[in-house]
Amino acid sequence: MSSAQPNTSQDAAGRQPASSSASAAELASTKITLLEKLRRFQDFPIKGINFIDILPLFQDPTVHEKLLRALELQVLHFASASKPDVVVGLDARGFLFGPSLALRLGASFVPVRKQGKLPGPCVTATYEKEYGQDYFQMQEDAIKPGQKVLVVDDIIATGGSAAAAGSLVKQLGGELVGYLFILEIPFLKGREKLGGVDTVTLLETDD
Ligand SMILES: O=P(O)(O)OC[C@H]1O[C@H](OP(=O)(O)OP(=O)(O)O)[C@H](O)[C@@H]1O
Ligand SMILES: Nc1ncnc2[nH]cnc12
Repeated sequence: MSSAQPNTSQDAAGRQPASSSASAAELASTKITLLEKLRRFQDFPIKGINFIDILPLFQDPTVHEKLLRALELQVLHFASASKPDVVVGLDARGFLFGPSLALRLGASFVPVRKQGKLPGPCVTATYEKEYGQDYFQMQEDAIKPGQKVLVVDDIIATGGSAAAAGSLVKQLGGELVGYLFILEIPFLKGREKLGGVDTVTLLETDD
């Protein structure tokens, strides 16, 4: 994909894609709607974690549509100013919206999965997250050298998961153009692990 301008024509499904004329007021109102839908569960999955549940964002189709539209608009803010060739979504909650967003952007979707789930030759990266250590994998032929890649996930907490996904993209020769998250937990300073790569988050927690 090489277009540096927002697409103003309809997509294959006949939807009006995001345009720069979409008002800041609409986006601000969407953010309030989305924030109100988030739920908190104290001490899940382990004691001391204030778990933020994003699943209600997908229960109501109107809210789900607002979320996708807002994320599509956020992509226009990346400094690379071009749509990605590939959207990489992280296991498991990045799979809830990554494929839909990729379709809207005319990009392919590639999953990063936890170790042992993907068939064939894979690249692997280990990482620490808010509640433990894990391994991520990506299929070796999933990204072609030089493709522009956007990594997406629901939440950036410590940034460990996202940084590991970025390292997989780079191992395969992809050009990591940015990270996009629905929600950031700022006090955990996850951005600091992302090596200065362009990072956009739709929502922030204040807790
Ligand atoms: O910034 P970090 O500290 O790395 O944390 C963020 C990650 O943690 C959660 O996933 P989790 O590993 O719980 O897996 P799940 O999506 O399968 O529940 C979340 O969906 C992010 O992927
Ligand atoms: N506090 C949190 N809530 C939900 N998902 C998370 N992933 C990492 N930290 C999280």
